[in-house]
Amino acid sequence: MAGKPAPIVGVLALQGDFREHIAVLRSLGADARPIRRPEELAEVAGLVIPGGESSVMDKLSRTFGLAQPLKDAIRSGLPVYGTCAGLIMLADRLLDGINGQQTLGGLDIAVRRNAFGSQLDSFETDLEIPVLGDPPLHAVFIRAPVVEEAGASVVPLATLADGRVVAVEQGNLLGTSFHPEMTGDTRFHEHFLRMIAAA
Ligand SMILES: NC(=O)CC[C@H](N)C(=O)O
Repeated sequence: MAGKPAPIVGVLALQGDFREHIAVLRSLGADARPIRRPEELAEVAGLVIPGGESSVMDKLSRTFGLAQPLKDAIRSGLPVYGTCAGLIMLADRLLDGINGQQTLGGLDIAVRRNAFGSQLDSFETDLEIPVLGDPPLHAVFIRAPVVEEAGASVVPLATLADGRVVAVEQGNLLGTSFHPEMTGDTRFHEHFLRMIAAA
């Protein structure tokens, strides 16, 4: 007898490392698909917004008529997971964006782009993430943002040793400054699939 069909999980595929997310989600049994058009977005039970360059993703999403459908989907409760540039796209408030850069919003946070400056473009560290349990998660940061302010309904999931917040959850939305699709540790994607199953 056939079991429950795998959930269709979209990965925004305008730009960035969407292929890596698709591979991780498929390895976990999800029916992962690249999303470039509003008709494709309408079919998904959840969406990943990958890392890349948020200013380019912003421009392309508006050019391809995806920005408004994405905003509508976020507001109607679609589970969405943003990594790095994807976290920036989900932030209500953006610090250090390029001129005219917009976000989709949804997370009640202020996020600072390229928060580690040119001295420290990328680094790796282990993070204690209570919601994922042991062991600590090895996290890769690449020109990464940090969450500088968060509203009362935002749950911080991970902080750096200096206290800066680098992973958050708020209702249907999940965001990480770093790139779990690059390390082979699938716990964040599994957590997101559980959010989809519970939605
Ligand atoms: N790895 C990343 O996604 C980098 C994000 C990029 N610095 C931006 O502003 O969008």
